[in-house]
Amino acid sequence: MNTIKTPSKIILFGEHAVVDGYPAISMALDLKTTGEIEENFDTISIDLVDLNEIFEITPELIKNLEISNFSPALKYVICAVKSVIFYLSEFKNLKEIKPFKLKLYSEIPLSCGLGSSASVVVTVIRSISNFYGIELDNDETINLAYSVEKEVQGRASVTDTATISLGGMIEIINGKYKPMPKDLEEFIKTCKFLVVNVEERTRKTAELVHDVSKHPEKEQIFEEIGKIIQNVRQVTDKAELGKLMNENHELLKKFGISTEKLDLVAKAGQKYAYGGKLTGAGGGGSAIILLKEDREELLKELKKIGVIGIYECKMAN
Ligand SMILES: Nc1ncnc2c1ncn2[C@@H]1O[C@H](COP(=O)(O)OP(=O)(O)OP(=O)(O)O)[C@@H](O)[C@H]1O
Ligand SMILES: C[C@@](O)(CCO)CC(=O)[O-]
Ligand SMILES: [Mg+2]
Repeated sequence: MNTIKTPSKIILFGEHAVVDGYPAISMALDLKTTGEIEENFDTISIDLVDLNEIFEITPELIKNLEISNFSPALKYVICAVKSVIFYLSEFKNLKEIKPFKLKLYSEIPLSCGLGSSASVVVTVIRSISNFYGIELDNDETINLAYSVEKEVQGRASVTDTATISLGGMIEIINGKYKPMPKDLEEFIKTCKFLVVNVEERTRKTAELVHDVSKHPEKEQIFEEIGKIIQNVRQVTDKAELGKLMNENHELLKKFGISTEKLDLVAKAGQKYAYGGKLTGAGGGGSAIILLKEDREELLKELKKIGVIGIYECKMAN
């Protein structure tokens, strides 16, 4: 049996705006999805442990699957399985689609802004290519995973799939992923972030991205978010970085994708730490807080607000 582990991600700045070509800054997070793959007798079998679902199909039928027929929860994984098998057959000389059993499970809370969809998609792609003994480079993996996110969501940026595939910290500029400038990376490494799983999200990333794309002031707000990221590139001081996080949060609020509880957590970050903002698609889900040394008051406040979980943010490589 082969085991593949893939991280999750946080977006430090620029979610949503990045879908329209504006910049973003993101970091891989050390909460992982696991894929365990082994030969199977006659079918391709996918065990989605967290969804309590098992999907089975014969290898001959996999390339003709119609993704729109599946329930929203299954779409990412089914689309990833179909896409990687198609890619390996068409472009990597895979001759025989041998049956396999793939078990998937994750430490990442689902639909909470931490890239569970991208992490599960990258895990599927890496597990299956590895099973067939075909190595995909990072660009191939990212492009495949990105095409799956786009197909399932309608609109998406490469941020989540690139961050999760490459690890570390990256910048997205004009839709292209780049390593973070060294100075900025060194500075951000000195920052300690708290990831707060604030509340369950009732809407999927796909719907939130769609709503934002229809907002009448979209262009102005995205321009402002773009300016914040330009400022982030000059920053060397945590208080200043925290202020920019707060400003990014205020701009995201204008889209109506924050919630009462996300605002309370961001405010707690402003009051008891250097700053805070929602992260990922919003509509509930997670926030990040830039910590000060003393966390006692902040943790008390988060307890009072009542959040689902708190993770000390460790960057994944
Ligand atoms: N462990 C998992 N097993 C199977 N499918 C999963 C798993 N984790 C995530 N998914 C799929 O991804 C969907 C959630 O993706 P969605 O993009 O809405 O949220 P997210 O990726 O967690 O947040 P964001 O996109 O804001 O970072 C789930 O509904 C499910 O289809
Ligand atoms: C909201 C969004 O910007 C980030 C979701 O993690 C969507 C995307 O970039 O695909
Ligand atoms: Mg997602």
